[in-house]
Amino acid sequence: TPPGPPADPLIGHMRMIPEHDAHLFYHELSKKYGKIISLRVPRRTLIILNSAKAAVDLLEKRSSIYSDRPSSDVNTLMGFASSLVFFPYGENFRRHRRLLNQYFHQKKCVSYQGVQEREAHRLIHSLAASPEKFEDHLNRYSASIILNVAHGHQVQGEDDEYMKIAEDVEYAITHCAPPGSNLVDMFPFLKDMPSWMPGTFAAKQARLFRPAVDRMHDYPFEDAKRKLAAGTSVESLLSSELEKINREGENYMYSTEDVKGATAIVYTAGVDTTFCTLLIFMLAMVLYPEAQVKAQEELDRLTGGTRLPTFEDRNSLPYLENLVQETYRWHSSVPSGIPHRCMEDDIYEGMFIPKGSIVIANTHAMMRDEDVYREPDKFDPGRYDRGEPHPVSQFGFGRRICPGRHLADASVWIAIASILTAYSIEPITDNSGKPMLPSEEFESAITSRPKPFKCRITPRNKEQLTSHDSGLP
Ligand code: HEM
Repeated sequence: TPPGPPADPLIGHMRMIPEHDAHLFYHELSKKYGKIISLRVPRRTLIILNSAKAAVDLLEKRSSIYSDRPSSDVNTLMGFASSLVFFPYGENFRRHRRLLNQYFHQKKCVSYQGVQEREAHRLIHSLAASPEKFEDHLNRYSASIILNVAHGHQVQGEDDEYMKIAEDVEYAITHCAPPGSNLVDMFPFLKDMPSWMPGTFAAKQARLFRPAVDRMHDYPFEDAKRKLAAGTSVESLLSSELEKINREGENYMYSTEDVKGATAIVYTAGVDTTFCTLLIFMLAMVLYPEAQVKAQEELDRLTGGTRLPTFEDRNSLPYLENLVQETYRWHSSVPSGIPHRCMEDDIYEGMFIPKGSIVIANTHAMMRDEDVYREPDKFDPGRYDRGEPHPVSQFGFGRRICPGRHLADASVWIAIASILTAYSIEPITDNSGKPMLPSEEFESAITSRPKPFKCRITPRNKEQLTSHDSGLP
């Protein structure tokens, strides 16, 4: 098996693996033991891939045996039993991938650009009204796009029911134990033990969060049914699937459970990831003003500073493209990916990978690989003009690659292009006018975001972009 640090007897490396920021720990190990390392925990071997080449060689080129997921009783307890993200490789996986691909393949996503441009305008207006609440606005932007295309719901005001449900689920996800590598997943008998038993924490949390996750599955479905009956529904994944169920009944290949699971996972997997990516962008802009100014100059040359950009402008903005790619690379919003599972014994570069191994594509290490990127910790969009490659791992690999990547990338691009056209993002200053730079620190569970920070968001003398009333609610 691949090399790794010395292990404890019986429990292997269990005590070493941190519950948070595991990507940093794996990255450090890779500097000592090599790009491919292995760790042992009871009942499982973990193989960590710290180079893009190894991930492509295994998860893509040998995807027929590397596309399974580790089982997690905790996810089932939490209510994610019909969720593509956690399905083992098999019939359900294939059916749900097909369902999502229908709605999120590259060409289909062009039809969502109108929604994305409209939401980007709305974002620019909200930032003008209350720049200090930029986190809320970016969260709402990310949620609104998904809720529009998947649920047919337009977010209304501060206390929108969908947003409340989502907030609860987001809390659950950022506070639950890591799937597949917590004590309950390693010792499944613990899930049936009383909650005062040591080691049962993950199961206790999962039960606590279950009602929020259930509500996220049920509420949108019932709401869509009501709207369909009242003739007020807007075209979306949910309304189209509901119509097919109504029309074809039992004969239809997807059940109510399937459709509930698919819409809920699109929300769970799609909102927080997009939101975190945009927060990472904001932090990069505060810390790297040079890159920001260069992108703004390019945008101004194209738009004359009199309009917000549209998707038609994308190919004419090479520096901005590099800045978006650098946002993905500099700090990944899913820094250690989602674990795959190897289904057969395998050998790679002379190393044995046993059947059943959990295979982690450590995106963070790939993005900061010193063999590929010079000064990898620096945010520098110019690196791509010097021949360094755009990152490849932000959306995962092979048959498990993120099915929402085209939608996500477009949401990220139009938000960044619009914000840089309308605003300058700068550090706040102290009493003497000295800039107070935020720290380059992140908090990570499955997703990763900068620790809360403040910044100044000022309009770039283009009143018409930020203040005109476009009639948006
Ligand atoms: C910037 C935003 C996003 C990032 C960085 C991201 C990243 C990822 C990553 C790294 C994976 C794991 C891939 C693997 O296992 O190799 C994944 C899976 C997934 N993503 Fe995304 N994602 C984003 C947005 C979205 C959106 C918008 C949707 C829905 C429309 C979505 C739906 C999913 C689903 C359903 C899976 C599970 C796929 C499977 O298990 O087969 N994601 N994503």
